[in-house]
Amino acid sequence: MPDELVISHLTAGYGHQSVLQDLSLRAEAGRLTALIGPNGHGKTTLLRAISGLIRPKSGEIRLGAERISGLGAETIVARGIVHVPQGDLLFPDMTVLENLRMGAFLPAAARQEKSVLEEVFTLLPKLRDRQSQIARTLSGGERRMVGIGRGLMASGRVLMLDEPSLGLAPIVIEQIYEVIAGLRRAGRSILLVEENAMRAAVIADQVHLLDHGTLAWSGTGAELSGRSELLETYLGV
Ligand SMILES: Nc1ncnc2c1ncn2[C@@H]1O[C@H](COP(=O)(O)OP(=O)(O)OP(=O)(O)O)[C@@H](O)[C@H]1O
Repeated sequence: MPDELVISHLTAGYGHQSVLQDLSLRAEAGRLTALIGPNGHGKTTLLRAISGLIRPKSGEIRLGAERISGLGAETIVARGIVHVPQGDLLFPDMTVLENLRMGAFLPAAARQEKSVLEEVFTLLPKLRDRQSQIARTLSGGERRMVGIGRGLMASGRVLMLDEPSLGLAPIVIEQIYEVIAGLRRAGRSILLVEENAMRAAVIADQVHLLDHGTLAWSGTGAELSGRSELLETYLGV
């Protein structure tokens, strides 16, 4: 599959500390794959390793036929891996529209900026209404929507979302998850870090549970719902 992400025997971390240990997993093309696990056990680190922000110590990461581990972050984003990090990280003094346009910085994305912007506005209609508003005046949920919209503007092959619901009110989380469900229905390849296992179970095609930087369990979202002992052991749910 051209857009499948395959992680093989990956060891990665910071300085001498290895956070991920011999980790192997896949995120299939056209599917929503969720990473769950206790706080601090390596989910964000995995996204950083995939997007080239940290260099793996060993193992490899492939996108389709190409090995991307070892490439620089700019090259990896040009290959189509889009990383929407935790938090907002918008340009606070720019408008919504300017922030969205910043997502289309690669030449291939810039060429189709108009049509992709229309798609983003269809998916996130609130952003169309607020396109002239300065980012710092948006609500937390609206800012998160702009972050996702900006990621979509890159016209990537794989969209990685790191805890898109973090710190938001329940009703806003529902709105964000409706957007993610829409992306899933549209057949996008998505790798989602979600701290709430039950939310992941409902939305994901495939779920990987990370514990101490290793793979503790993999299965479908439906399978996870029936495995209460996993949730108790690893997540204290
Ligand atoms: N820049 C960094 N330098 C050194 N250690 C780091 C750095 N970033 C993260 N770590 C450490 O790596 C480990 C894994 O962190 P990571 O952010 O990947 O966890 P996580 O599973 O995404 O958790 P959370 O849901 O809390 O974000 C933690 O022990 C963390 O303290």
